[in-house]
Amino acid sequence: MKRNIVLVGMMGSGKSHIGRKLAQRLGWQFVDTDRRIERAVGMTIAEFYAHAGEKGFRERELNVLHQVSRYHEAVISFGGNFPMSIETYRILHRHGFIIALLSEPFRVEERVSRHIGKRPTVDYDNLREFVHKMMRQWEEIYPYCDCVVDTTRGGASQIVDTIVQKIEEKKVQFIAREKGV
Ligand SMILES: Nc1ncnc2c1ncn2[C@@H]1O[C@H](COP(=O)(O)OP(=O)(O)OP(=O)(O)O)[C@@H](O)[C@H]1O
Ligand SMILES: O=C(O)C1=C[C@@H](O)[C@@H](O)[C@H](O)C1
Ligand SMILES: [Mg+2]
Repeated sequence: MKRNIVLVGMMGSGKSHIGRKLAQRLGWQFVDTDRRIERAVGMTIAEFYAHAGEKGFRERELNVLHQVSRYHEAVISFGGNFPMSIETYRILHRHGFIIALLSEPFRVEERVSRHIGKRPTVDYDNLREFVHKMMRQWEEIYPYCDCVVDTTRGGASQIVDTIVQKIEEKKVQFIAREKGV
């Protein structure tokens, strides 16, 4: 039995966009770890990264991971640079059904280019190469995820349909949140 759905994957794969719609469809709570961090520190992700550096940012992300991993009936979208390791994977997988989103490189480039400056570690001068490197890193993670969904094409509603179908096919059962909790 699981408690929540966790969306991971490379930047621009649509975790925030799809996660919100999936939560609406299921009538669940939506949590975006980037927004959590922004609220807690009173800065944008880019400002906080510049202020705290990579180490400070990762620490904050791990704090959020511990806070949210036990939530019930929540769709939790992680940041695009979230460090998936055996340890973080185990924490998420204990209560979460882990869905990795992936898109073809041209689509990631297109989406990431929409808001230049929003993602602090993107190399906008060498975007193509940057995206390919990010893809190679994520390729090692996909086999560990409960399912992988391609978000290159189709609107959010269609992608949400695919996710719901995969959850049904795999007969994943979720523990309902107790009333008032
Ligand atoms: N299926 C889709 N159809 C159309 N636009 C989309 C789709 N998925 C995402 N987008 C758009 O692409 C951009 C990036 O999507 P989003 O912010 O959800 O990615 P992300 O995976 O959360 O990225 P990050 O890792 O940086 O948080 C947004 O402008 C979003 O509205
Ligand atoms: O450039 C980065 O390191 C980041 C960019 C965004 O995708 C965020 O989602 C992520 O948390 C950090
Ligand atoms: Mg996001």
